Amino acid sequence: MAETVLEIRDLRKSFGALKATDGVSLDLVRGEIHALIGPNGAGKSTLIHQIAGSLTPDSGTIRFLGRDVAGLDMAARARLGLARSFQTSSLAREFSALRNVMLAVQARQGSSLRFLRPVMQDASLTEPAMAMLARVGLAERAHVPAAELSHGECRQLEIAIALALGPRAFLLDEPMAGMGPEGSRRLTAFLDALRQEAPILLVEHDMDAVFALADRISVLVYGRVIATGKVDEIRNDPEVRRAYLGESA
Ligand SMILES: Nc1ncnc2c1ncn2[C@@H]1O[C@H](COP(=O)(O)OP(=O)(O)OP(=O)(O)O)[C@@H](O)[C@H]1O
Repeated sequence: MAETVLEIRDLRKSFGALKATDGVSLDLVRGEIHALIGPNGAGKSTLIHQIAGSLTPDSGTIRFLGRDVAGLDMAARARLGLARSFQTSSLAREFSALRNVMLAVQARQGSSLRFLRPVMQDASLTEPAMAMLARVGLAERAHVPAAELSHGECRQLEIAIALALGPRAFLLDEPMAGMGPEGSRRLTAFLDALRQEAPILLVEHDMDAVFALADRISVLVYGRVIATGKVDEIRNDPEVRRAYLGESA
């Protein structure tokens, strides 16, 4: 039995009369990509926000690495290794790509007497940061300010930052959005390998990417998981086809 990294049980969140999360239970196990799909407004982002800690559930539990994270804010969950990626706003736009990753390396290493040395010459920061940039294919862009990177390069940089934080699980909300065909192909190959480092809960509208990558898929409709299964099970599930894939039963 695979080790459960993230365990969500009977999670509920309403906005007024709207039940955005209506009793969601799901697991993320070691080594997997678990895709979360569903129509617009189904509650996918709301769920990711609650797991990451930027939104408080009304009820239910979220356990990460065996620990109930209810009392932990977003930063504390990130320190535990819950990496939420693809928030472009998290980049320091005036800093180089390298400096952005170095900040993450530094955050992971914790405070030290490092302030005695010029940061950009500190090999204990630059070397791991360069290694992360190389992994995501940005080594040649290391000294370019984040503000001058393309949309796709910003996404790569966000992954490098997430990697530098030593993630134990990734929450990825629509990583393929705006990537273009070549960028999507590259990112798909990258995520395919990334699952070995830490499992991925993947919210994605690009069904080619989902079907190519997912070990399991959960389908969310009106805040409820209507099905969880392997790719073929989900593709052939009549309720899923009716509710989401837009087919008459
Ligand atoms: N802060 C909020 N206040 C009120 N309603 C909200 C809030 N956040 C989300 N909602 C509503 O909750 C529902 C779920 O929204 P959510 O963004 O989670 O859906 P989604 O599945 O991520 O959609 P999409 O695929 O379009 O990104 C929607 O009806 C949305 O309008």
